[in-house]
Amino acid sequence: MCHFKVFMVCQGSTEMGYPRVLRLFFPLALLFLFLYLSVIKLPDVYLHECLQDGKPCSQIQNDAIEEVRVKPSTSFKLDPSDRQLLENVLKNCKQHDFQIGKMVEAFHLCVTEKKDILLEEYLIAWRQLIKFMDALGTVFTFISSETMTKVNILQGYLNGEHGKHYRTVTSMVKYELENEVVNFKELPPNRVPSGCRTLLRMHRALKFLEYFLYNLGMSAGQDKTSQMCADAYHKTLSHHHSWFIRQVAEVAFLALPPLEDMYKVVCVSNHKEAKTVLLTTVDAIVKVYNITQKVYTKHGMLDLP
Ligand SMILES: CCCCCCCC/C=C\CCCCCCCC(=O)N[C@@H](COP(=O)(O)O)[C@H](O)/C=C/CCCCCCCCCCCCC
Repeated sequence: MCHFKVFMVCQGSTEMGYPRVLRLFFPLALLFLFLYLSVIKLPDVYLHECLQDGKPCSQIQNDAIEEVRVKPSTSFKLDPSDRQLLENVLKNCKQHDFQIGKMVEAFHLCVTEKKDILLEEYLIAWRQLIKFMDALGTVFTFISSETMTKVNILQGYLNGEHGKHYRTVTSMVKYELENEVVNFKELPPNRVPSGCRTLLRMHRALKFLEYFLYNLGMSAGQDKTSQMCADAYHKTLSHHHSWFIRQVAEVAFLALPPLEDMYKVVCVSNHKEAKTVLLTTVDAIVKVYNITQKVYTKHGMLDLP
């Protein structure tokens, strides 16, 4: 008698007339399928996954709010030689997972003519940063998944039933304040953190990034990346982190690759190219940072718990 026929190979049995090789094949195929599914990267599930009439809500909302689409700003101008350099870097970088050009572009496109920030494009830029951290290895997994969590919370709001209020930073702040979603006293237990609180964490990290990229861009080549990163962190994000997180960060810094390897990830081959690319990136980040900072200052939201 052979039990669990699907999973076990019943030696000598010829029930249902299958040749032995086929009876071996199915359980093995199932096993391999299971292993395959457990190792492939499954798509990220957003906290506010939402479907309506079989369509993702974001699609429905995008149809509905087409008429109030906010135009991205086109004010950014680059020196022609620097633009050429940036374009070359972009071209050479196409095979890389992390593409600094895509990140810079997204940071530019997220700034609207009315000096507001488009969340969708802002998140595209952050996803590139996550790719960069993922490329650095497992030491940075903790930091990249923390970042991914924040990105997913905001994407969840964007895809959710009130998604149209989350198009820009200003509209999100207005909506969340009017509807008392923002908690000024404590982080509400068992609730998805507000969009404003979540964006604030990323906004603070952007200041760190600005310092770090500036240090990298201005480095003459002898400085250690771990030192430049630690310096940026101590001046910025560390003030908002607990003792434990600060220790974790210090360990991660030690695992940072040397400057030449960073250059490779950014697709530049020398200091001059690195300086142009990195300072262009800093410029884009500063613009986004300043706009967000202004909105948060206006509403007294720079210390949300
Ligand atoms: C040439 C290109 C270079 C690109 C460099 C990419 C660098 C990556 C950019 C930013 C990464 C920092 C993102 C950190 C997320 C911060 C969110 C945060 O602050 N979360 C904390 C507070 O959240 P709540 O608890 O209040 O919800 C949370 O406690 C922190 C968790 C751990 C984060 C540790 C951060 C360490 C910062 C240093 C990052 C160094 C990464 C360097 C990678 C080059």
